Amino acid sequence: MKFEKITVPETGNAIGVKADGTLDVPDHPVIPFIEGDGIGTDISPVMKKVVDAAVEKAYGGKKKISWMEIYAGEKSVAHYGDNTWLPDDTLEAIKAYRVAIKGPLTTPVGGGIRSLNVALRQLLDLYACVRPVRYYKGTPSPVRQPELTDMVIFRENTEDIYAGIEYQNGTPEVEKVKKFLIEEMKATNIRFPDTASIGIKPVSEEGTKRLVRSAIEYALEHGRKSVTLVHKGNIMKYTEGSFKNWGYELAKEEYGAKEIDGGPWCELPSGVVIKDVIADAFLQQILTRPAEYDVIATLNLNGDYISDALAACVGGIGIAPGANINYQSGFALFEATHGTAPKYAGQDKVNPGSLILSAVMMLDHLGWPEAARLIENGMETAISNKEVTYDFERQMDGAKLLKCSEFGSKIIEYMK
Ligand SMILES: NC(=O)C1=CN([C@@H]2O[C@H](COP(=O)(O)OP(=O)(O)OC[C@H]3O[C@@H](n4cnc5c(N)ncnc54)[C@H](OP(=O)(O)O)[C@@H]3O)[C@@H](O)[C@H]2O)C=CC1
Ligand SMILES: O=C(O)CCC(=O)C(=O)O
Ligand SMILES: [Mg+2]
Repeated sequence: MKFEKITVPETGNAIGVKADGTLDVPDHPVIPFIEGDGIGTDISPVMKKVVDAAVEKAYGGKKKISWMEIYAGEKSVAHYGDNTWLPDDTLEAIKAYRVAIKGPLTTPVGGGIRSLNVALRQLLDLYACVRPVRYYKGTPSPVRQPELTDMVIFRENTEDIYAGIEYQNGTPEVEKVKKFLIEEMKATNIRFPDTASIGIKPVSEEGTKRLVRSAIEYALEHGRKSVTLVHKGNIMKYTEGSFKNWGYELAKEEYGAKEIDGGPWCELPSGVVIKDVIADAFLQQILTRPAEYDVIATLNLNGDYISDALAACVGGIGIAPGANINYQSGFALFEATHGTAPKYAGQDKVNPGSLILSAVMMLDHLGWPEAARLIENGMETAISNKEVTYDFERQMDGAKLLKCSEFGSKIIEYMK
């Protein structure tokens, strides 16, 4: 494969797909990585070092990742010039090598470029954003029983108000949209039509069903008890309300779910319960009754809010991992839940745990669970020993403050 400005490693092979649709992972896969803006420069090298150490320890040199740097964000502009924030090279490399990992990328507020993170998800059609949220022993938490939180969020990743279809107030485009809404559609409830900006919220049956299907498949494969559809369908009836209805429809039509207690909750033949809850109630119940929730299927913006809120319950976004996946093409882009935290950039200070645990998800995805467990165990031991980065240290009595790179080294030291 030829790229304009990517250096392909001399050793290593691309991950393929077998006839049955599962990944065909060579012993020396090439894994493209985007370093990321802001704290990306701190956490990405630590993540690679920890992963390399775990793979070496687990497989004694038989397996090894060949890392290949690809570019997006500020480093891409520096590398490619011409204001190139997301080069074709990057998209082609992820398609060619199938599984990649990225650090966070900056998105300016109120103007400037649209989110590169969202663009990557949309352009590669990575429709499921999978964010597991579980408690690691010893982690400081603001809730009394953080160990009760064990959820996996499936966030729809390509649609919703998050897709970025919006028109700014004062432009001819927004005037055209408002004219259509008011004159043709007879909308009477745009409160301040002269100055309003307008955003559009597409939510489709296909988009909903493929996301809910992946959540149900995950629940079945991992012996989970329930899948909860989280929505605000009482207010946004045809977008979020339809998400709920299509979710139940899919469970019944494709998985033989039967209604329980008069519906709409239903149960699959395997016993997995499909239920729903309105998003605001859910956000208070994750604090008051987290044990009632297991796999979560939700829309894009709800999923964004929910992932940071749930992460806080188990210790903060410093250790909240994630993956963006298309289960048909096999393309997967692993990434931390947090952003670029610019005030800490370049200080070797922040917690690399979120990106490292995203790499753990990646190792599991590759079918290398031995290396994944080594990292998890190493991290749990470091946290239990109270050898942690600033975000945990400030919440723990008697903890030892470590730099980002030192925390990575502790994980390696404690791998077993
Ligand atoms: N997927 C992506 O690439 C994402 C990108 N972004 C982008 O990142 C930029 C900054 O966003 P912002 O809203 O500040 O959110 P961030 O997630 O970057 O940071 C918010 C706060 O979270 C804490 N935090 C974040 N990462 C870590 C870490 N690794 N270790 C410890 N604490 C951490 C810090 O808290 P404290 O100050 O309390 O120490 C930090 O100030 C924006 O441009 C945004 O669009 C945001 C989210 C995801
Ligand atoms: O793209 C961004 O800048 C923010 C994305 C985000 O917050 C997320 O995916 O959780
Ligand atoms: Mg977010």
